[in-house]
Amino acid sequence: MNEPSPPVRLLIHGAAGRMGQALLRLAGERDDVDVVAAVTRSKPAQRVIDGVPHFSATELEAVPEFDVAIDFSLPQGLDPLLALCVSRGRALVSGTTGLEPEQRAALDAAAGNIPVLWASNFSLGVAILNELVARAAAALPGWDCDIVESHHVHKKDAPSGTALTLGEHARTGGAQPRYAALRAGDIIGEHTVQFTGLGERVELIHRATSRDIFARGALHAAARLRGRPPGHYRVTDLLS
Ligand SMILES: NC(=O)C1=CN([C@@H]2O[C@H](COP(=O)(O)OP(=O)(O)OC[C@H]3O[C@@H](n4cnc5c(N)ncnc54)[C@H](OP(=O)(O)O)[C@@H]3O)[C@@H](O)[C@H]2O)C=CC1
Ligand SMILES: O=C(O)C1=N[C@H](C(=O)O)C[C@H](O)C1
Repeated sequence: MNEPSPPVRLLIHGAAGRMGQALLRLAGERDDVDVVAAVTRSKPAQRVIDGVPHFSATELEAVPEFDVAIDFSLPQGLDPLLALCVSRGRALVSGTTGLEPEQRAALDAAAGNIPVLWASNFSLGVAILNELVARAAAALPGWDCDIVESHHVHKKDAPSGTALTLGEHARTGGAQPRYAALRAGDIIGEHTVQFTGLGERVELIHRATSRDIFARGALHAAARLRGRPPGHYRVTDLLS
């Protein structure tokens, strides 16, 4: 009989944030992952919180061995983490949005050496929505395409990463998408892709009602990325 695999050792980056907290809570409920380092921007109040070792971003080089880093921070946080993953030869899962083109290029370059999964949205529903949008765009030539997204007031980037990815899929079908963003209250994340013709309209909508869908998707991906060859991975590559 095969020995069960040891848990995948995770580094959670952006651990004090909304997504970081969801990741820590949900990782604690799984036995296929083990959080060996939680990294926060500022000095953590305690070295160990709920059994998880905490480090500040300035102590990044000192974190223990890990298999996969999961990053939900802000664009300025990604560069040092990517450098750490490359220097240690470890995989990176990142959901941080609002990245500069140079940062996307750095992720592409790193994928030559380590497994990299960057996704603007880790929910299954949005993975499917991307495909539906490409199909609708191709089937509705000449129709207007508008992508409207709503998020909580704390969100820094606009349009959202998901809206931009939906736009890329619309363009593969020949559409020329326009974007509109709303920031209000505590909305987790809503995306509407509206195709408008003469006398009719098609709307494709995704509504997230819990951040747990993103955190579960990222943990699922991280648990399956250990030991894979270097390269760029998509959420759909790791679905099982
Ligand atoms: N791909 C997806 O499915 C999803 C992506 N996101 C994206 O994830 C990111 C985080 O979202 P959210 O959790 O809501 O944001 P938060 O602002 O709640 O959390 C971000 C965390 O990152 C920390 N941080 C900021 N800068 C650095 C740095 N230089 N080094 C280390 N840590 C840093 C912040 O620290 P401090 O607390 O000190 O400010 C904060 O705790 C955003 O880009 C968001 O768009 C969000 C949800 C889903
Ligand atoms: O910041 C958020 O909250 C979210 N960000 C991602 C994005 O920019 O698309 C994903 C999700 O919509 C929540």
